[in-house]
Amino acid sequence: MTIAIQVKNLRKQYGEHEAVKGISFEVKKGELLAFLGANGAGKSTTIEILCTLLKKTSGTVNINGFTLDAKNDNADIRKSIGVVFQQSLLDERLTVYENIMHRGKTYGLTKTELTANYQFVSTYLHLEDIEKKKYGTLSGGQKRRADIARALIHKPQILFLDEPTTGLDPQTRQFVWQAIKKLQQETNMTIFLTTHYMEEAAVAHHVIVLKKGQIVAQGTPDALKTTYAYDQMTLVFQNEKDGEKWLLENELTYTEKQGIYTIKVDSTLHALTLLKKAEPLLVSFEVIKGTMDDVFIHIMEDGGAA
Ligand SMILES: Nc1ncnc2c1ncn2[C@@H]1O[C@H](COP(=O)(O)OP(=O)(O)OP(=O)(O)O)[C@@H](O)[C@H]1O
Repeated sequence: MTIAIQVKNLRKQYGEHEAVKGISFEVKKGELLAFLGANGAGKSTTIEILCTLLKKTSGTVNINGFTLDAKNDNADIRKSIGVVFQQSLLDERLTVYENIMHRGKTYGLTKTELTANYQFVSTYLHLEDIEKKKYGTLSGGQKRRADIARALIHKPQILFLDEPTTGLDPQTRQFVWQAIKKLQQETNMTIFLTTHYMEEAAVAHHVIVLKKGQIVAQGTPDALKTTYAYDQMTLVFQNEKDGEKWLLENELTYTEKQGIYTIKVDSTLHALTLLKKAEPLLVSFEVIKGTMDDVFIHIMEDGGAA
């Protein structure tokens, strides 16, 4: 498996403050990586270093086979990546089409290549309804589509997205996120994503959790859920006294709120085994799968294991 991004012992010091404290990780080619962390964890700092926009203090970074070098402009890396930051870089006075084509020209693409690439990005970002509009007149969601299109016009091998859906209404967020997922699935592009939305992290191939500049957990969403989240089952009994007796007999620790008893279960199969036994006593039940939200909260509270 080819490695798209390799980071070894990366550090970044802002004066006295060490924002990134010697992190190491790899991203495989074609992978969607979710890079998570609370505000101030060091996500943007890391992403800016990887995108050649900020100088690292120490450590090594390799992007698409090119080693990040503080002594040159890292043009090879720049050509092979696309970047969407929280703040837009498009010109408010130009149309979306003009902005994107202008960007394409800076990569030295021919007219034929530009036209083909524009069509390619438009397939995913649906630019038809906004391409003739001035960027400054667009809504937040429309701007985001244009921002991503601009980052894709040279067909980069890696796309960096720093909170691409933050601040968008739920429907627009869904639209932008679907476009990103489709792009990743159909083109096998490597995507490095920072997000505060755990449902986005849940579909990543790999998740890295950063806390105070250090990696405190990483793995597939399933592996992280197995370690840091658990499934729960809620039970409502016909008779609460009988229910509590049954819980005690089966040595199940529970919490109770307004007649709803909650227990931890190892898996949905475990829940089924218990349900078969409890069935005559029950009015209703619900099995609740552990989520990436649980993972994130657990790691942030307890620190996780590096
Ligand atoms: N230019 C700077 N000068 C000094 N300190 C900085 C600078 N940029 C970031 N920091 C500090 O470095 C730490 C990491 O910041 P960073 O922006 O990388 O975090 P983040 O995980 O991206 O947060 P958010 O989710 O809020 O975007 C924070 O403590 C921040 O205050």
